[in-house]
Amino acid sequence: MTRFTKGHGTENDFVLVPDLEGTLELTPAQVQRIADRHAGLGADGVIRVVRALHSTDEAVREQSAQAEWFMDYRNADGSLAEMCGNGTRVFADYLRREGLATGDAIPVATRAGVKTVRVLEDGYAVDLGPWRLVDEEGARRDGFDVMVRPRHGKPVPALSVDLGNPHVVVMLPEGIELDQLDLSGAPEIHPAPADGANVEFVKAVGPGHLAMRVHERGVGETRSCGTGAAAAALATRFWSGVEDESPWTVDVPGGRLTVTPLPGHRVELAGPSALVADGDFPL
Ligand SMILES: N[C@@H](CCC[C@H](N)C(=O)O)C(=O)O
Repeated sequence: MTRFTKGHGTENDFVLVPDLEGTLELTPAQVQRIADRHAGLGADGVIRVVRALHSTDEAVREQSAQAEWFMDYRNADGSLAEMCGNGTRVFADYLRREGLATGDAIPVATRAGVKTVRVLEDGYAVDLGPWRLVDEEGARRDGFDVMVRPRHGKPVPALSVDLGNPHVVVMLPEGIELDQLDLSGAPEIHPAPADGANVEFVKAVGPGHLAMRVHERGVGETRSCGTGAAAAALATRFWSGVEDESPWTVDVPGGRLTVTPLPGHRVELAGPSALVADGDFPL
């Protein structure tokens, strides 16, 4: 039997599997079984909690001087992901509850480098680090760099944003509402990114305030995506032409996130975390 904890951040839900000394081989098939909502525990992602020092990935081991713990993140389909914004908050929450981390700034090793999670009164804020427009020149010239076609929808222009993991952001045109989208299948992206992408569909609610639905790479539609919320806010800020450090509120089906651009082309994500259950599962 393998110990697990179930948690979520704005209803982006995860199964955390403690493997502190790095002895567990978590296969894609095992991840799929854990994440299965009918035959398993059910989750958007599976997070192995392991000392960075014990990771098999050299780039992660190199982070161990700065971060004791590695968030080994897998999508529900078993694929590896570089980063998970909501996951970092839940991961830090778990480390604190288990007494594995103390203090109010917790560095977390990820496949996209060390991310530091700050403890807030009502949740956590994580410095997601540097971000970039994938095709800055094209974006500054045309406002977008790819086309996205949702299932049963028309192609719409979109902007690719790299937050350590890949995102494509679509601002829905007048007359198309978020609840009209069919996200039961992956939207088509042209040209297709080599490693796929998470796709965020956005609607402006007011100044500095967005609503978003997301189709996650390796999962399907989820009720929230933290790096996706950051990509949505950064793309909308880019389109607005006012690239200041004002915070953005992003409403997702599972709750509300705050995204704050930081100096030095960095960005912070803040929101809640909940640990909801503990148990044992046969792997
Ligand atoms: N939900 C996460 C992102 C998880 C990884 C993503 N599906 C990918 O493959 O890049 C978040 O909160 O950022």
